[in-house]
Formats: sequence, C-alpha cells, structure tokens
Amino acid sequence: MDSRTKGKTVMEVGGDGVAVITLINPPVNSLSFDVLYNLKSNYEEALSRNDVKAIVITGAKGKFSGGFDISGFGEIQKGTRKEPKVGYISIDIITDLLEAARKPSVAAIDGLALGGGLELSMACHARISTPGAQLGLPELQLGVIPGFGGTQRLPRLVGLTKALEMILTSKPVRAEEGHSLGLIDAVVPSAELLTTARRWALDIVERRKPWISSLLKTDKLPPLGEAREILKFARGQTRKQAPNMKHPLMCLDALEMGIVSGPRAGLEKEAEVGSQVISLDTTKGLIHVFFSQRGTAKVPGVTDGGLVPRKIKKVAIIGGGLMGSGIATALILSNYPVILKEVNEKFLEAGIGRVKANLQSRVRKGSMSKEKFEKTMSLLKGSLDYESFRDVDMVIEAVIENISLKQQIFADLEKYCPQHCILASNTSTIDLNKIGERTKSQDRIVGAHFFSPAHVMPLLEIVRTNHTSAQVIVDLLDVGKKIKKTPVVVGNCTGFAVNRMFFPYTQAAMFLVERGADPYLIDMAISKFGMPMGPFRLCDLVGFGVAIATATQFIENFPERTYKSMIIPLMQEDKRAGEATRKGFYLYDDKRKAKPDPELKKYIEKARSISGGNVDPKLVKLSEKEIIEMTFFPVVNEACRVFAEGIAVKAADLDIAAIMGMGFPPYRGGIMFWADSMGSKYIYSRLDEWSKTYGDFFKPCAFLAERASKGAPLSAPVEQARSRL
Ligand SMILES: CCCCCCCCCCC[C@H](O)CC(=O)SCCNC(=O)CCNC(=O)[C@H](O)C(C)(C)COP(=O)(O)OP(=O)(O)OC[C@H]1O[C@@H](n2cnc3c(N)ncnc32)[C@H](O)[C@@H]1OP(=O)(O)O
Ligand SMILES: NC(=O)c1ccc[n+]([C@@H]2O[C@H](COP(=O)([O-])OP(=O)(O)OC[C@H]3O[C@@H](n4cnc5c(N)ncnc54)[C@H](O)[C@@H]3O)[C@@H](O)[C@H]2O)c1
Repeated sequence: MDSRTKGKTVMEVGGDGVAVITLINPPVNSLSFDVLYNLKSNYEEALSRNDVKAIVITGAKGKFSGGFDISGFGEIQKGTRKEPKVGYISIDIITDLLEAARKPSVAAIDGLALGGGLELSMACHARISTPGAQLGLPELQLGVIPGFGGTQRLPRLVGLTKALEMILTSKPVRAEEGHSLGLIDAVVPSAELLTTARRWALDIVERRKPWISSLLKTDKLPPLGEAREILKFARGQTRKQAPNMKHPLMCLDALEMGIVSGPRAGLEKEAEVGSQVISLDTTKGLIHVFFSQRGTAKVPGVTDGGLVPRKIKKVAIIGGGLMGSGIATALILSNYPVILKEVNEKFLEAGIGRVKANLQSRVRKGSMSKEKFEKTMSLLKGSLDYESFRDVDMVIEAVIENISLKQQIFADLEKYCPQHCILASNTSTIDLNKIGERTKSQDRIVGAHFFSPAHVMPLLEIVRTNHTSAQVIVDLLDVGKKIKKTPVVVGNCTGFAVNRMFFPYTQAAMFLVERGADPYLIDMAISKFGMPMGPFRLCDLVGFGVAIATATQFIENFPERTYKSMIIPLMQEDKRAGEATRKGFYLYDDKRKAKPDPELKKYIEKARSISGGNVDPKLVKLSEKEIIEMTFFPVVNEACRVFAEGIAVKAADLDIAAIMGMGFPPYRGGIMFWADSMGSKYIYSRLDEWSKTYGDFFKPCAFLAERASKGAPLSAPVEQARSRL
C-alpha cells in the first residue's frame, strides 16, 4: 500500500462470474476517501467487464467496515482536505453507481458493519452476515448523521420506529436481530460467508432470489399521517434528551424529507445536512472525544516499549464497602475470579450482599439471566484473612481513607502475596508513596482509582508514582480494558486528576452563594450547560461526610487557593448531610425527588457572617453565562496546573477524565478542548479580573498566564506552544 494513501480495495473475479471486492484499511476497514474512490473504480470495472455477472463486497480480516474514516471529518474541519461535491459519495457513487447498477451486489458482512459500512451494505441488493456481527448507525454519537443513505434505507428495511431507535440511540443490533428485522437476508458461519454471498448474487442474476433496491422499498413504511406522528414524538424526545445539540434534529429532517417527498429528495437533504453538521462545534467536540478516548491507553515511555501485559488470573479486594463491592462486581462481570476480604463475618456478608444486589438489579432489568447471575457470583469468594492471597496476581485495597490502616495493610500484603503481585489502592486522596512507605515494593504499588458506583462509572484513573514500573501500568491498562473502563494514567498528587480539577467547581459555587447568588439558579444553569447535575445537587448526592473529608485534604495541600466555606459544615452540625439524610441543599421526598428548601438561607447567612464576606449585587444577578464561567474557569485553571505539573501527559487525557469522571458534556469536547474554544487570553483575563476583586481563589496560574501571553492553546504540548511565539 502506498504510504500516502489510506486503505484500498482489491477485486478478484472468479470463474463463476462473481467479482469479490474487498475493503482493506486496517484495523477496522474504515471507508477513507482512498477506499471509497478505489471502490468506485473497481465497481466501474466490474460493471464494464463481460466476465462479471454479479458483485460481492466484503471486508478484510473478519471485519466488514467500521464506517467512514472518522479522521476524514477532522481533515475537512481543519481545511486540509477539500470537501467532495455534496452528495458525490452517497448519491453519485453509492446510489447511482452501486444500487442502480445493471449487475446485482451482495454484502458479505463479517464481524461488524457500522455507520458508512452498514450504509454501503444497505445499498447492496442483499446482505449475508456471520453470527453475532454488530450492525448499526452510531453516527449521532460522533456528532454527524448517517450520510451514505442510512437515513433513507434503514427505515425502508426495518421500519421507521426501529430505524429511529437504532439511529437516535446509536446502539448496534446483532446479526440475528438484524435477520429478524429484515436488515440481513441470511446468517451463516464465517467459513461459509463468501460462498453463500457468491451463490446469492448469482441467484439474483438468475431470478431465484429477489433483486431488491432498499431505497425503493415501501412495505415497511407506515402511512404518512402515522409516520409524521412518530417523527413528531421522536423530535420531542430528542429535544428533551439532547437539548444542546442540533445534529439529531437535522438528522430527523432528512428522515422526514425522505418519507414525505420520496427517497431521492431524502438523499439530497441527507447530503446537504451531512455537510452542514461537520462544522458544528458539538461535532468537533465529539470527534475529538472519539480519538482522545482511544488515545488514553497510549502512554509515552510506557506502552511504546513493547511490553506485553501479564495475565491476571485472580484478584483480591480488601474492603467490601461501597467501592470494594463495586470493584468486585466490575471484575467478576468480566470473568475475573475475586477474593473479597473484610474485617468480620458481618461486614463480609454485607459486602457480598452488595455485589449480589448489583447483579440482581441487572437480572431485574432483564440484562442478565439467572444462570449468568449464578455463574458470575460463583467467581466471588469471601475471606477474613490473607491466606488465600498467596496466588493472587493483583490486590486492590479499598478500605476506609486512613493512612496508617492502609500502610499496615500494604506491609501485610508484601508478606502474603507473591512477588509479582500488583499492589493497588483505590484511595481518592492519600499519597501512594506514603501508603507504601513500610514496604520494599514501591515498583509494584499503583493507584487504581475507581469512581462510584464502580461497576457503572466508565473511568479508571491509574495513578503512578515515580517508582511504579511500566509493566505494572501496562498490566493495569489491560485489566481496565477487559473490565470495559476507559483508563487514564495520571501522576501521584492530592486528588489526582479528576478530583483535583473539579474541587474548585464546588468551591466556586459555595463562594458565589455566600456572596448572594441563588444556589438553585446555579444548579439550573450548570445542568443546562450539560452537566448531569449542578454542584449543590452533587454535594447532596455524594454526602457531606465525603465532601468535608475531601475539602480537608485540599485545604491542607493547597491552602492558598482553597475557599473555606462553612455552609456544608454548618448543615452537617444540624444533621442535614445530603440526600442520605433527606436534607442537604435540597429536601428529598420518598422517591428521592429534590425540591428547594427555604431554610437553606439560614445556613448561607451564618456562613457569610463567619467568612466576613458581603453580598455582592453583581453576583446576585449573574447571567447563566457568567455562572458557567465563574464555576468552570477555576476548573480550567486547576486543569492547567495538573497539565503543567505533568500529572496528565496529554491535555486530551484531562478531557476524557472530565467527561467520564465528572460528567462534563462530551459534545463540548472535554475541559481543555472547551477552554480552547474560548481562548487562553479570554479565560486568563476573566480570572485575573476576579482575582483582583475576590481574591486568590481565582488567581490564574503561571501556565495559564504564559499561554495567554503567547495566545497559545492550553491543550498544546509545551514544545508546540513555544513554536507559536
Ligand atoms: C459532502 C459532505 C462532506 C463530505 C464528507 C463525506 C461524507 C461523509 C458522510 C459520512 C457517512 C457515514 O454515515 C459516517 C460514518 O460512517 S461515521 C463512522 C461511524 N462508525 C463508527 O462510529 C464506529 C467507530 N468505531 C467503533 O465504534 C470501534 O472502533 C469499533 C469499530 C467497534 C472497534 O472497536 P474496538 O475493537 O474496541 O477498537 P477501537 O475502538 O480501539 O478502534 C481500533 C482503532 O480503529 C480506529 N477506528 C475505529 N473506527 C474508526 C473509523 N470509523 N474511522 C477511523 N478510525 C477508526 C480507532 O481510532 C482505533 O485506532 P487506534 O488503534 O489508532 O487507537
Ligand atoms: N466513596 C467514594 O465515592 C469513593 C470514590 C473513590 C475512591 N474511594 C476510596 O475508596 C476507599 C473505600 O471507600 P468506601 O467508600 O468504599 O468506604 P466504605 O466505608 O464504604 O468501605 C470500607 C470497607 O473497608 C472495610 N475494612 C476496613 N479495614 C479493613 C481491613 N483491614 N480488611 C478488610 N476490610 C477492611 C470496612 O469494614 C468497610 O466495609 C477509600 O480509600 C476511599 O477514599 C471512595
């Protein structure tokens, strides 16, 4: 393959008169422009050759195609590639050349056909798939729309309601479901895929099988009035679920056009909208997230050294509380045998009970069978001592946040566990060097910081000290992948990346409220911005005990930039400690529904009198934009410090950490990406102004000041920022 080109197709014509065109672009045979243009020329050749009666399209190495090459969107966004004529690929190539051809085509789908891959197959005249293959249109998840005819062909193949479900949720279906939906014509074992597809194609030629153009099908479409009602409902739901995004509604416009005015008009609308969405900010953010998420597992100096992850056959967890039970659940769900250690029978039973409850909730929701439940639970064994730790490959400590207890446990682990065993801690704040102080095993000590609930939250912060070996990090990255977490490797410091970046967020909110802002308006503005909830609702959810413990760590470690508000401690004194006590910043009813509490004012006033601050008329009347800036720019400031200190290797890792650890809206691209969309100069100037009025809590850090002075993006690596001078 030419090193300048990205992928290709190859065509082989058999003695049976079938031309097999294979998509080749490892690792997922994505449809780059090179692949698409090659496909076009192979197709033209096949149509012009007298020895070709029919065509089969397939993908190399067990994968049909993962869709359009996503990096192509980036090239168009950056202007490094000229956009093809609108509709050139979807109408000129896929519809007029391929679907409308005089010779029939069959898609032979192995493994997966996603996005443009599935769309290409839907333009063929039949689809044969291997069992379990993933079929879907996940484009909305990337901020784009199905742009190779998917908005028109999918509803015609599976019906409008199912097509809407597949497109709006971005969730794929398996081949077997695809078969029952009418998306797939036959499911056959991998070894029979090509022969079946060839035979099917010849059967179409010989009229033994129907020659179906998906675009011309109407039998699965509801009557117009009903279709309009279905689309209206879908629009309403979309507005509610994705209020800050335009592209899902634009996608519905294309779908509707096809149903109301016919598939050709629908294709034209899809092409027009497809081209428009590429330049939306939300699309840029989501595409950045796609690549950044895959980039977190690439750690310079660690994963580029050829190290192979060792096999982790058995894991032990110490502490079966909230976190330990969640971590155990995540591990057994991915088939790791787990030993759970607790202090006594009662706590052990409670810990195992929590794991059971986590799994039972899946059984209740129908996502786990009873058999699978029993099998998964059988991987968990309880223990009250370390005897069974003699053959474990990894231990994750998740006992209460107490330094001397953790130090004792690690000293014990060194005695009982084999030499190769990884010694991990789930501590949220304690210095890992201190935890391992009483051992000689510093090279195998690492942080495995899960987020609560650990079996649900997607992020795993892997915390390395200066002594942690690269092998241990590679091993933990592999475990993270197997338990379906996105791992982010960070350095050792108070709060690591996520808690450290987001601590100022709650602090800023407390500051604003003490100076007269309305807490409920702050929560509302932040929810509208796209966070799952505002800072006050979050404090209630986490509980004031945890909030105070975390604040104490930050006050001790970063006193110069911590705002010491008394609101939470004052409420805690009155035994209102958040949602668990049904009272915090909000009041909670039996169904855990939150409502504002007029009594909150009393605590705010008392805290204000303790801090000596006054109500500031400007802060009483903050606009939503100002609320967002005053709460998130301090987060950006701290993220800059984390980046400058090398706690995170790449700014994109902080983007993923913010999205997956804190629920920062992915369509804003993550904290650093979002900050760069506003510019370092602007953020610096706002923080600088507030720090002069309100104190050092807002003071921009040296890194931010430097980048602002150069007009350099915050996310640029140091070298790149210099070169912009
Ligand atoms: C006229 C208008 C403008 C013109 C533009 C042209 C028109 C454009 C119209 C677009 C039409 C089309 O409808 C749009 C699309 O098809 S968008 C793509 C849709 N597909 C997806 O969203 C799938 C994305 N990929 C995945 O979900 C997964 O990668 C997977 C395929 C399920 C495989 O998962 P897994 O095995 O876990 O592997 P990884 O996720 O780690 O991926 C491995 C590497 O492959 C890279 N990758 C994957 N998919 C793509 C892709 N579609 N494009 C480019 N690269 C892809 C991924 O980044 C990994 O790379 P690294 O190894 O380097 O990390
Ligand atoms: N709660 C969170 O949201 C959260 C999030 C991330 C990390 N963490 C960290 O995870 C750790 C555990 O937190 P948690 O919320 O699960 O606490 P928890 O109080 O719910 O559970 C701790 C468990 O450890 C057990 N334990 C204590 N000493 C033990 C010993 N010697 N051997 C075995 N078990 C022992 C206790 O009996 C208790 O069941 C802490 O370090 C915490 O900072 C907590």
